[in-house]
Amino acid sequence: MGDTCGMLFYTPPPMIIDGKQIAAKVKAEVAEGVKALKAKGVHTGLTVVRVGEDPASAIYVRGKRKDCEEVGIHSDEHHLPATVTQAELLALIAKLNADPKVHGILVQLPLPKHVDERAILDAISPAKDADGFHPFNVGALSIGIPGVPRPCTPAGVMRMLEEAKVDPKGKRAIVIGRSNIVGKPMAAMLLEKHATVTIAHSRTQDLAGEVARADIVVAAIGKAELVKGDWIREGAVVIDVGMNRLADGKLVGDVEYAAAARRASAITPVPGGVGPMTRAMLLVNTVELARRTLP
Ligand SMILES: NC(=O)C1=CN([C@@H]2O[C@H](COP(=O)(O)OP(=O)(O)OC[C@H]3O[C@@H](n4cnc5c(N)ncnc54)[C@H](OP(=O)(O)O)[C@@H]3O)[C@@H](O)[C@H]2O)C=CC1
Ligand SMILES: Nc1nc(=O)c2c([nH]1)NC[C@@H]1CN(c3ccc(C(=O)N[C@@H](CCC(=O)O)C(=O)O)cc3)C=[N+]21
Ligand SMILES: [Mg+2]
Repeated sequence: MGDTCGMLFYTPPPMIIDGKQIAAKVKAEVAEGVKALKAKGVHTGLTVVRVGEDPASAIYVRGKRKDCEEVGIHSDEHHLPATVTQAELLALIAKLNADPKVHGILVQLPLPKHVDERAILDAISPAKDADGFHPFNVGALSIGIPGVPRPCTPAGVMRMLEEAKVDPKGKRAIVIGRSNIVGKPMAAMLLEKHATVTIAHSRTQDLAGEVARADIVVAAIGKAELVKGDWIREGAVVIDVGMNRLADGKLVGDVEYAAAARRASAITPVPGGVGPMTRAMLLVNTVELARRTLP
């Protein structure tokens, strides 16, 4: 609470941006698209490649299978042992690239250390790149070629901002994290919507000061509650991409949620925030890739 003696500095509670609810809306749109394609003889298909036994990946893959069923996308999973060679993986991708029933391919990350992740992602046909990680699609985003595929997590965040009626235009946005799958494409998408974008990372000096200037804060770090509530500017919009499993099994974000919620005008929860949107945007990409195969 900003003030305990009187209502002078009372801050209203923030809007909770409900990722599950927005994801349900997105999925309903996808289901329509899948149906329309089916009427034209195209049965939208997504293939997931998973290597080894990463427990987080197993949960994500299970969720994706359920999502696909819900919207009528045919989903396939190739689960390979952690000992698979790079050549075997490349051969599988070549087979999927050539299979007309496969519209989207997703190779679950991280891959085992003996596999060159970049070589695998580069081998996925840009026309079947459900994650939007191929250099061709990364370049398309960077130079402003519209359309999909775009990386699912930042695309999901943009949809959440839109649904929450937050226009980034002219606003100061900070993206904390510069990974190829979240931070960098997130910054590119905010820039495309005319935000003034700062990208922070592990070498940033005075992260607290940088965050305090921002109207929109996107945290994609992977460190539980690293972003303190009292760094947040009064009225800022807070998007928490982080997913950190605590020792007691609890899932928390990169932002100190309760304290940040006292200052923010809108905030995303973890779980139930960005995670469900990532999964929904994967479906959007897949159906759009299928649509592109129409003559
Ligand atoms: N909700 C969802 O759908 C998804 C959630 N995630 C979650 O998002 C988080 C980030 O994922 P990802 O981008 O893959 O992670 P990476 O580990 O690839 O990147 C983390 C980034 O955070 C930066 N960083 C690390 N420590 C600090 C610090 N102390 N101060 C400032 N910056 C710091 C790193 O900087 P540097 O580059 O200098 O090392 C790096 O750029 C994770 O919690 C992950 O689980 C990821 C994907 C989807
Ligand atoms: N090629 C590739 N693409 C990815 O997009 C990708 C990946 N590899 N590797 C792993 C990360 C992680 N990730 C998640 C997305 C959503 C949830 C999700 O739906 N989370 C739920 C809760 C899950 C729970 O409760 O455990 C939520 O936040 O509400 C989880 C994890 C995608 N990733
Ligand atoms: Mg979430």
